[in-house]
Amino acid sequence: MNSHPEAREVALRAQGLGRVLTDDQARLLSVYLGLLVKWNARMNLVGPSTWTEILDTLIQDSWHLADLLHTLRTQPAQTLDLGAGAGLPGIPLRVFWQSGEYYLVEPRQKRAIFMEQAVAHMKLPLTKVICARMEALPPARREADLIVSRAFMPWQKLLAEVRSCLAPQGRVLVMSNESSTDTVDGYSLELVREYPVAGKKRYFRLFALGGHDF
Ligand SMILES: C[S@@+](CC[C@H](N)C(=O)[O-])C[C@H]1O[C@@H](n2cnc3c(N)ncnc32)[C@H](O)[C@@H]1O
Repeated sequence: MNSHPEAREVALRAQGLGRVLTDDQARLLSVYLGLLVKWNARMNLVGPSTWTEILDTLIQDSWHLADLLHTLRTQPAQTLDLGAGAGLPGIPLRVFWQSGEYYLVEPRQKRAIFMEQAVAHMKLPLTKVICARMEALPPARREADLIVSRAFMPWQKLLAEVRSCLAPQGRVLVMSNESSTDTVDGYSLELVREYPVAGKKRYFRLFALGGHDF
């Protein structure tokens, strides 16, 4: 298996997973997958080591998430992706959904450098890397309309800790393997969306600060 996939190989594999990619999407994902496999051989970025495994288990979330975000009536002007690591879900998400400004927040310098390289190679619009802990974000980055986060911290803790990073009508998108309609004080649950990955069910839950129509 070639560690640097061709765009047409990525398109074929995605088609097998039920997703038809445009030429541009296939090309951009092939760039990301090639870089990720190369860097992952030298430093710990993601568990799977081949591009096919990464596509099958990690990238699919991002296109499902893009589909959900496209349906929101109000598109976020500013999104924070907290604990972005190697750029998940954000970097592949930006291939499919490019609304507003998107900030990938990651304190580990090598991971942040990897993301900067990937964003630059892929020329992703309005997508920036911030090498910092979320607690150290400057005031200008603490007015997010949307916070996205994957495998960073338990969702209840995340909701409690990100309040100071949200705009008054801000929302938090939680990704998990469990369905639940529970919420935490100060948030309302706007929607739960189930989607399949590798034969298993996964869930998006969208919480809004306070409670408002969307
Ligand atoms: C388990 S990884 C998940 C990475 C990526 N979201 C994914 O799904 O592959 C969690 C990431 O959160 C980062 N992190 C840890 N503490 C953080 C903090 N206070 N603020 C922002 N990111 C943090 C870690 O460096 C790590 O890269």
